[in-house]
Amino acid sequence: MIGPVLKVTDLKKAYGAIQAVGGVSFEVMPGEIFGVIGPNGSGKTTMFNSVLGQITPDAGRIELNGQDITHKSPQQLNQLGVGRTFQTLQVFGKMTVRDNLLVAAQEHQGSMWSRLFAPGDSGLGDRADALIDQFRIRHVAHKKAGELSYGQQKLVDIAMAFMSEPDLVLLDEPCAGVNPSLVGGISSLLKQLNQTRASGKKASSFVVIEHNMDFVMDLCHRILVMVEGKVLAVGTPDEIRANKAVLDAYLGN
Ligand SMILES: Nc1ncnc2c1ncn2[C@@H]1O[C@H](COP(=O)(O)OP(=O)(O)OP(=O)(O)O)[C@@H](O)[C@H]1O
Repeated sequence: MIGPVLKVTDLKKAYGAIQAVGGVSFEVMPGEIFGVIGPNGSGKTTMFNSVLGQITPDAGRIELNGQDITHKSPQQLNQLGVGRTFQTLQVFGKMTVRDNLLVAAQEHQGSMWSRLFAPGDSGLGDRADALIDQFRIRHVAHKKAGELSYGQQKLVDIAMAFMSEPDLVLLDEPCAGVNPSLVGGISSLLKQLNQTRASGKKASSFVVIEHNMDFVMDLCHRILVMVEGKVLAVGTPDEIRANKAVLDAYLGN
């Protein structure tokens, strides 16, 4: 039987008297798009940052493909095949779009020095070009990222997370601040990337935090609902829509 890509068991993190995450457990299966929703302050980001090695949880265990990654650094996780996007844009405004993609792969590939002295761009150029085409940003590939619209920069930002061909990608509010007319495009892109990565044939799994409910319901295979640091429900979009506790605590607000 195939095990989960990501397994989080009884994760806890407090900030003083605030129990931001109070014993959260869930599993993400290979190829799954797993949504995380919940009201502001329900602990989504704290859970996310714990999984990504950005904060140290007080208790609990995090496994990637069966391997304990609870105390790994973000760099180690990147090398193990975990990618991420942030709520706020992480593009380098003065570099071209293509160079942003090349830089994004560096963490995964080793030190800056080894890359500087590696022949050519070590195959990363092909990967960058494939993503540029897939994300339909060819016409701006040689522009400085800072000159693009916010929506285009968001696309570059998401593409950067895929440069290292990750098995698992955590996306923190991919639609935040994006013009509603672009939201459908981001959803289609993520579905495409989930099915077949640009140069590989392996499906990748995503965990997506997002407040845009239509986007989450359309994109995700399963959704976890967090309220006050705990799991209120996990289920398919239809199950979540029909869950009375979720409606009362969240969707009904
Ligand atoms: N660095 C911190 N120091 C103190 N309290 C924090 C810190 N980070 C988060 N918290 C608190 O922990 C709780 C959970 O916050 P968290 O940001 O994880 O929620 P969230 O669900 O991601 O919220 P949002 O949807 O607004 O991003 C909140 O009460 C928040 O105020």
